[in-house]
Amino acid sequence: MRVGIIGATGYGGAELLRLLHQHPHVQEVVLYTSSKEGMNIQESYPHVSGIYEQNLQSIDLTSIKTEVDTVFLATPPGVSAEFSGAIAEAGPQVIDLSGDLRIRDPKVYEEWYKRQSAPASLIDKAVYGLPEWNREEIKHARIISNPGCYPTATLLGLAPLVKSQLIDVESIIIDAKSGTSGAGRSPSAITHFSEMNENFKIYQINQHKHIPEIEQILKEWDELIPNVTFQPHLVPMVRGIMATIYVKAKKKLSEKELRDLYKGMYANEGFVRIREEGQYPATKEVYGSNYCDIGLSYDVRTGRITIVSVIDNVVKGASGQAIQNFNIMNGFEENTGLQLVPMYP
Ligand SMILES: NC(=O)C1=CN([C@@H]2O[C@H](COP(=O)(O)OP(=O)(O)OC[C@H]3O[C@@H](n4cnc5c(N)ncnc54)[C@H](OP(=O)(O)O)[C@@H]3O)[C@@H](O)[C@H]2O)C=CC1
Ligand SMILES: CC(=O)N[C@@H](CCC(=O)OP(=O)(O)O)C(=O)O
Repeated sequence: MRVGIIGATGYGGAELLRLLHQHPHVQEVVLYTSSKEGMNIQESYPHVSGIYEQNLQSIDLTSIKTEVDTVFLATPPGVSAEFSGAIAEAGPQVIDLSGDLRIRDPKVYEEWYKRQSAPASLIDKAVYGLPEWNREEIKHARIISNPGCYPTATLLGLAPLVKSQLIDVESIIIDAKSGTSGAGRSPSAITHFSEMNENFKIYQINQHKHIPEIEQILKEWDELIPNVTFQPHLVPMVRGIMATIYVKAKKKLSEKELRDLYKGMYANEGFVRIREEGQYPATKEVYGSNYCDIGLSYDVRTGRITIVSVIDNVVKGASGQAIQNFNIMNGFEENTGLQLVPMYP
């Protein structure tokens, strides 16, 4: 297949380049830019020298529709709202890594993103691309809204307990930590080296744009779920997210019952790995891979369950999951091009 990337010079784009290079069904990758027309991709990313040789092209719908079968948008908010509908109408599939099409209610999007929403008619056409829980819809989608990085770790961690209604719905607290690549490639006063080295920060307290995304999906799974507490933190590392999630169990559970529930629900999911009793995942154990690793504990003293869910934010949290969706949409084996052993140490 021929695929296009809009936003190839960003971090999501760079990870798409890495993963698509070894995808057996991708013969051609076309790179589009909003600001660097004619520049060779190697000028932006010397690490792809000798692998990708091409120049960046301007974003032109007439050529996109004849040049590629699928377009990945690894672009900031607002771009997908502008282009996805027109691209999909012209023919190519669209996989949008941004948050533009994730929130169903335009008013909620506008409240949290502080910008105008995409039209409701476009949002209605987009399918939320969390394959483990939405595979059937993804198979028939023309436009995929790829989940946010924090929601991916959080939702995969919470799904078995929420879906089996084993927790006190009022009790959900999500404490999430991310490496700085989650903020993208553009320099920022919050994430540059001297701000983040030897530092650990909480940010956007009770205001993060992933809160409505997490709530929307949890409420689809169980309408009784109220609003949740979610706080993101920045950690001095490049890749990785750890979501540590605290919930109160409705009844006493043994460690074995808890683990069996997760192992049962994820039995056929190649990218979700459940740790054994007493083992908890670290971000390095999924580094560079499409895995989501989950550790669990039930505290008999408090009746609380702790769920530890880790992903690589640029792989399972963005470009890897986007390719997983691409595989499902096109009838390829879901792990095609994604059989990556985490890089360790
Ligand atoms: N980094 C991560 O871990 C994750 C990122 N995401 C989301 O994926 C998207 C991309 O993120 P990331 O790669 O980190 O971001 P970056 O800031 O690193 O890159 C974004 C790219 O978008 C392009 N761009 C900027 N403005 C426009 C425009 N007006 N029209 C078209 N293209 C534009 C730029 O390329 P050029 O100037 O060449 O056009 C730029 O390189 C974002 O929405 C982000 O929130 C989602 C999950 C995780
Ligand atoms: C560390 C960091 O800054 N992370 C980003 C999340 C990246 C992401 O998933 O953003 P989208 O929802 O736009 O896809 C943030 O907190 O905004």
